[in-house]
Amino acid sequence: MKKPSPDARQGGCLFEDLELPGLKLVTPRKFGDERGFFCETHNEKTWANAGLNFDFVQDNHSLSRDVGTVRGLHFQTAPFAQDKLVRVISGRILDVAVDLRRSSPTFGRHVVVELSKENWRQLFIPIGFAHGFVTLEPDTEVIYKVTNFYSPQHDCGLAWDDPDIGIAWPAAAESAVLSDKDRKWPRLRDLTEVFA
Ligand SMILES: Cc1cn([C@H]2C[C@H](O)[C@@H](COP(=O)(O)OP(=O)(O)O[C@H]3O[C@@H](C)C(=O)[C@@H](O)[C@H]3O)O2)c(=O)[nH]c1=O
Repeated sequence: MKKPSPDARQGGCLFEDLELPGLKLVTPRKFGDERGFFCETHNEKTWANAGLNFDFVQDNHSLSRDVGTVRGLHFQTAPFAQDKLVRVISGRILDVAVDLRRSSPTFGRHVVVELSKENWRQLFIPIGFAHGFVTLEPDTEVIYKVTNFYSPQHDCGLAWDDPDIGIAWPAAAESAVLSDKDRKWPRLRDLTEVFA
C-alpha cells in the first residue's frame, strides 16, 4: 500500500490510495465511549474535500452464513456501471477488486484487502473493476453503497478462480459456497464486456 499523503485525513476520515489507481481504502473515525461508539460511515462533504465526488443511490446488505462463501466477481456494464463502497458490520472478508479497464496499465491485476467489523475499513471500488469477496467468519454481513441502480440486464461477472487473474484465495475458499450464477462466469480472456 502507498504511504498516505499528509492531507489524506479529512474530517477524521483516512483515505489511502491502493496500488491500482482509483481504489481507495477509507477508514472513518470511530468515537468510542461507555455506551459503545458513534461513527459517520459516509459523509459527502468529507469525501468532496478529499476530491471524491460520487452520488451513491442504493445501499445493499448481504449476509453470508458459511465461512468460505464466495460472491463475485461482479460488475454492471454501462449505462448501469457502479462505483462501490464496501464495508463489513459483522464478521470478516477478503475483498477483491480486479481492474477491467482495457486502457489501464494495470488491466487484469487485482487487489485483496481484509475488511472486518474490527478494522472498520471500507474499500472504495470505482467503475471499471470487478468486485468479489470470500467470507472468513460465519454470519458475515457486508454493507455497500453503489452509484447506480441494480439492473439484472447489465449484471456481468468474471470467474472468481480464473488462473490468469491468480487471486490467492484462502483455504476457506477451497470448497467455496457459490451461487449457481457465480459458477458460470467466463475467464478474463473470454470476457467481451470490459471497460474502456
Ligand atoms: C445485486 C442485487 C441483487 N438483487 C437480487 C437479485 C437476486 O434475486 C438476489 C441475489 O443477487 P446476487 O446473487 O446477484 O447477489 P450477490 O451475489 O451478493 O451480488 C453482489 O455481489 C457483490 C460481490 C457485488 O459486488 C454486488 O454488486 C452484487 O453483485 O438479490 C437485487 O434485487 N438488487 C441488487 O442490487
